[in-house]
Amino acid sequence: MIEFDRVTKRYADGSPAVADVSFTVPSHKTVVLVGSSGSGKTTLLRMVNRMVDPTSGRVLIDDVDVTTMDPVRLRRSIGYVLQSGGLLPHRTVVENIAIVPRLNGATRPDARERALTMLDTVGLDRDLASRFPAQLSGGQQQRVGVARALASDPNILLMDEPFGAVDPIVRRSLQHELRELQRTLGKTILFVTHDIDEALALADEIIIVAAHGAIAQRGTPTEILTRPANAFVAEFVGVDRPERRLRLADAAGVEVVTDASGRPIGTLER
Ligand SMILES: Nc1ncnc2c1ncn2[C@@H]1O[C@H](COP(=O)(O)OP(=O)(O)OP(=O)(O)O)[C@@H](O)[C@H]1O
Repeated sequence: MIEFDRVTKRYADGSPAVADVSFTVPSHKTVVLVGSSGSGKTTLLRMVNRMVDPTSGRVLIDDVDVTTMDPVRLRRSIGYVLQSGGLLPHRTVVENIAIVPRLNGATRPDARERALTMLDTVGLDRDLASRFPAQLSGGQQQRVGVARALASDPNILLMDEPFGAVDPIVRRSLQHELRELQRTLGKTILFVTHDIDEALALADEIIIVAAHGAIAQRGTPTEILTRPANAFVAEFVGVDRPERRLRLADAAGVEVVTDASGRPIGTLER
């Protein structure tokens, strides 16, 4: 379990990026922080692997305060996926993935074998192993980023807008694959996005973050969608958007689901 205990972060310029924030991420669950730009999501995420230390308050992993842990070892023990992929441009795909196992002491052949296995895990062809990142599509680069984060078999995965830079169709398939992967891996995932639909698609629990990390609501996707706690959440979730207000229509004996403007979305299975 990851626990944020009354954390505040003030950067040098003064006003707090996050102020007195507390929440937990249960083990083996996916918790998605969703909120508008500048609300402090990335700051919160980076407190877990000590890329940012809180000005006050504590972050605990399984009851141990992370500030008592060596930051380098901590970072190697936690998977981290960024929007930009963060791949080293002059290293091949397999080298990029093998980096953390190597740093953790695996031999070169073992690290390479592990990296190839991770390519399988994230659904990439092993033929891509000797390519450089620039020779991959955006979606493939993000898969390599996920493979690298998983390569040392961390318990915790931090994901900061990992699918933000790919087109909507690839994005949906990456979300689907992450869900499938999580079903078998059961990692503790803290995921940051500003896209509420991504949060609804991925989360066991969603935390809606307002200014300075203030938690506007925490709940399952169904709870957030059906019982928004206040006007801020309702607006953020877009409960009044046409695609949220589905209706049933009859089309020659088939039940068709439409949005509020009558546009067909799919058919109803009973
Ligand atoms: N290194 C830094 N130095 C000074 N201020 C910072 C630093 N990093 C973040 N901030 C400020 O802290 C606030 C929260 O930023 P943060 O990146 O955590 O938000 P976010 O919710 O992740 O935003 P986004 O969705 O745009 O990434 C912002 O006002 C930002 O300008």
